[in-house]
Amino acid sequence: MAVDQQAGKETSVPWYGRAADDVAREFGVPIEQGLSADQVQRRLAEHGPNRLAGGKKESAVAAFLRQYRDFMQIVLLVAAVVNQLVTREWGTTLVLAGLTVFNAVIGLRQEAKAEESVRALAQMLKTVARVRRDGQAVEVDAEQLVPGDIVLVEAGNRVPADGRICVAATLEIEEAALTGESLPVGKSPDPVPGRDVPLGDRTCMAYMNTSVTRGRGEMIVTATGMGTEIGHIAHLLAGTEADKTPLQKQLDSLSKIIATIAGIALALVVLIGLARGESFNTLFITGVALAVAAIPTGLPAVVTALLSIGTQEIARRNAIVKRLPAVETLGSTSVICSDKTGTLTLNKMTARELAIPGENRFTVTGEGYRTEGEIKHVGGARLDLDPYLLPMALCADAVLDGENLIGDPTEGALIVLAAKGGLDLAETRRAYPRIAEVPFDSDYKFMATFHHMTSDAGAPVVRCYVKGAPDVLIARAASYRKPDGTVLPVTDANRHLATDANDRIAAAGERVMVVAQRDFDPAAFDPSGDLIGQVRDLTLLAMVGIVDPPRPEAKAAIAECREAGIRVRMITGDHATTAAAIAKELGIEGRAVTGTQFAAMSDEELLARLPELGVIARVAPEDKLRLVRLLKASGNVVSMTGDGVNDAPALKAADIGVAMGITGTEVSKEAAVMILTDDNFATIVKAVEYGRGLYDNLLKYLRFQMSTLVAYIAIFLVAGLLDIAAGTPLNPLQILWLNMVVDIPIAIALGFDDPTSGLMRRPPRPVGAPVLSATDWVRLCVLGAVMTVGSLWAYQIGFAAGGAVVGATMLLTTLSLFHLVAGLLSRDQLNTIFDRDAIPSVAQLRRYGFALLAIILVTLLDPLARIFGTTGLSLRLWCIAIAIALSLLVVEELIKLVLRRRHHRVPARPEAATVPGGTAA
Ligand SMILES: Nc1ncnc2c1ncn2[C@@H]1O[C@H](COP(=O)(O)OP(=O)(O)OP(=O)(O)O)[C@@H](O)[C@H]1O
Repeated sequence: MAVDQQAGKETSVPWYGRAADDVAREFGVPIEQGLSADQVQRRLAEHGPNRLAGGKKESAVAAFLRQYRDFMQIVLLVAAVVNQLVTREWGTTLVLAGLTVFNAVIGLRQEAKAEESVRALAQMLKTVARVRRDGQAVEVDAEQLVPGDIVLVEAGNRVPADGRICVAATLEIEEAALTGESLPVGKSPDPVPGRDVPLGDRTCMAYMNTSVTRGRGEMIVTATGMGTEIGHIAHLLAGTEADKTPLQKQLDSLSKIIATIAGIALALVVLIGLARGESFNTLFITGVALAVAAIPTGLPAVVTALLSIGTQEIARRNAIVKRLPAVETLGSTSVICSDKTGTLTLNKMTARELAIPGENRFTVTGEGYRTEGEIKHVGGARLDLDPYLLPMALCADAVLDGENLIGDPTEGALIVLAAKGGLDLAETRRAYPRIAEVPFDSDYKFMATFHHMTSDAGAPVVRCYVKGAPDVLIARAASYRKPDGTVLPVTDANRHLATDANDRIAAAGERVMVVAQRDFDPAAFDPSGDLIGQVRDLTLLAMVGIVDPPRPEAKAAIAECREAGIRVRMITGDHATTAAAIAKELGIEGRAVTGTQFAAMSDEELLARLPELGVIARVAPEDKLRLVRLLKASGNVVSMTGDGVNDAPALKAADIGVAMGITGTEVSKEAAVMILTDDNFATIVKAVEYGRGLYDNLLKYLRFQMSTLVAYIAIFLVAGLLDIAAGTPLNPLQILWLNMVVDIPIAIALGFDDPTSGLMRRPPRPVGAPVLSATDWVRLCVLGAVMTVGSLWAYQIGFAAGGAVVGATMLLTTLSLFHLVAGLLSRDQLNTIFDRDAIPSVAQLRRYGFALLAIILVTLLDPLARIFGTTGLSLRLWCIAIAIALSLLVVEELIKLVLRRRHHRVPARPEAATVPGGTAA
């Protein structure tokens, strides 16, 4: 207890100046055991969770008042006040003021929803940390770490708290977040002498939120939460402004243009009115109502709302999108570059074949990570396999817990193979502990461990066991070991035996792993020397063929991409032959090249050959980055997957960097904008599909809003000029009723419309294309014109039948019906509304039904009619209003007919084109 309360009190010598054991003692923790559950509980209560405090929370009143900072809200409020002062007529004043409250409540609700989705996503992105507690390595939520915890880190992890390093194997950490230095710093447990040593030079410390880029290590947590170095500067990092999406930016400028046009038109309406001798007050309120209806201030906010709801929907499809703009970009993805292992395949590795130099082939039975199964010699020979299986058991970090694998699946396949051959994994590891190691890195593609052993001749040796990619290890080999124990040199004449065996196994789509060894004189061995450099002059032991079946849903997803004009490429660290075989099985088109061949080509050459490349194997991280840059330069929207530390630059460079939620490193997740919670390729395609649907719905909404807005302005201008309805065809409350009560359900129906069928049979939307094309504008003007002429004509008919009130009611009813028809028509730009797929779902019909009800009620219900200045219409007038509104449908169908003809002549985009010749290695 006394120790616990002392924990974390740094005495005069800083942690980095003291020996690791000393620091451990200070924290009352045995390094080999870790803290006990009791200690953790107590310390958690004392120090609180390991979390950086967020910004201050805004009060509800402040949040509500903030909604009044909007320009339109201020206009409405001023209008309400002016109206009350001038006319003393409460009805309009209350409606105007009520409208601002309504807007504020909607705004608050949207903010709450967006915050909720951010919180939900943050919850899904929780960092887990590996700690040693009560003698066991366990994974815990990083927020549960306490001072004194022993944390295990490896390449790809984010350091979850501040700590004093007590074990380091080629450990390197990138500390740019704290020190600004982007080059990783080598770490070791040795104390750093001196005081006030700058952060960047404290090589025995690791700091929260920095990234492990290489190696493996253990640290004693010295500070958590706001007590960490990053905690001290956390307040400096808070409050970064979220960036606007490309669409939002376009809409911002579109809104400004429209506001200007609407402003000029409004001024004209007022001027014409004044010239006609209208009272200023009537004109003022009409102007305000028209401004509310015609100036699309809400557009960018609607986009934000739709996008943030979109992120939740996509999360339900197993992809977490971290930034809103990405949801929008997703839909225009034209190339997906995907890893193979785990994304296109299941990453359930099972060894199927064992090959030993000297033509001894074995097949392996059994499934998954179950250790039942047999290693059978194809010729029936019985051999002592232990020398070949020992490296598989020892040169691996993975452990089996029953049938569950904890660790890397490739290692899983090898340890299961060793177990099938009769080795007791735990016992073997206890008998030959590791004295040094080279952790696996996809840069050099092997892993090595060093153990005290006895040579075949009986002498004590330090033995290095290596496992890794065949091409790499064959190149580093000097000899091979035959089953009888003889070791023969690898020569230029016999090297092909090894490469032939590799090619044969790889051609079946199997991953090939090689195990090898090298002995050192124990007296001359230096465990802290250049260990990677020691992995040479190896003796080849065995080659293992491992199957990793393709994901069943990947094939269909790839076929879907082909239809959608999205090119899929496999970018893998695996061997070219293995990759090409899997690519063929999955239907990925194009030739396979290796990273080396790729790197040897000039940019021009690559650009010319890109369309025929389908698989890039044995890639280095810099190849990925170059590929992303080239593809982007040729006008593509690139989605690139990655899981390792070194993938971060390519993930950042891609339009949509995609990280793996299960197997991906923290560093890759940080660099990516999308994280797949199921690591599955098909999920990317689902997200793209959702992105397309979302963008399409935004366009539907936008088209609807624009056409109604053109009509509002035109109706007032024309009425003023031609002296129809005394220049004010709709009173302010009618405008607001139409705009808020009738239009909102239609707009919601469009924003949340079911995806248009055939979205994934269209080519991707070109980047940077304006939201509304020239054709769109022409069409909007035509539709606006039809609505204007139709509505004013309806007024005339109504006026002739029963005077001004009937005329105004006819105009309001016809224009409202026009909006309803325009809404339904905005759902598809090309296909006719009579298409069977074009019928809205029941939920959608309910929204249109609500709008229709509003249209009917405002004339039928007496109290409403009194407030809004309407009256009941005869059946004949209703029929006329409906007939006029339907004229919009006729015009739109004609436009679609013309567009359909033109559309069929548009060719597909070049990168989308399929390559003749299919897959070839
Ligand atoms: N744990 C490991 N130890 C040693 N060598 C490994 C290990 N895992 C993979 N390898 C070798 O390194 C090569 C590259 O692995 P890397 O993880 O970079 O890519 P990959 O697993 O093949 O998959 P991806 O398609 O995701 O790039 C593999 O083909 C394999 O030969």
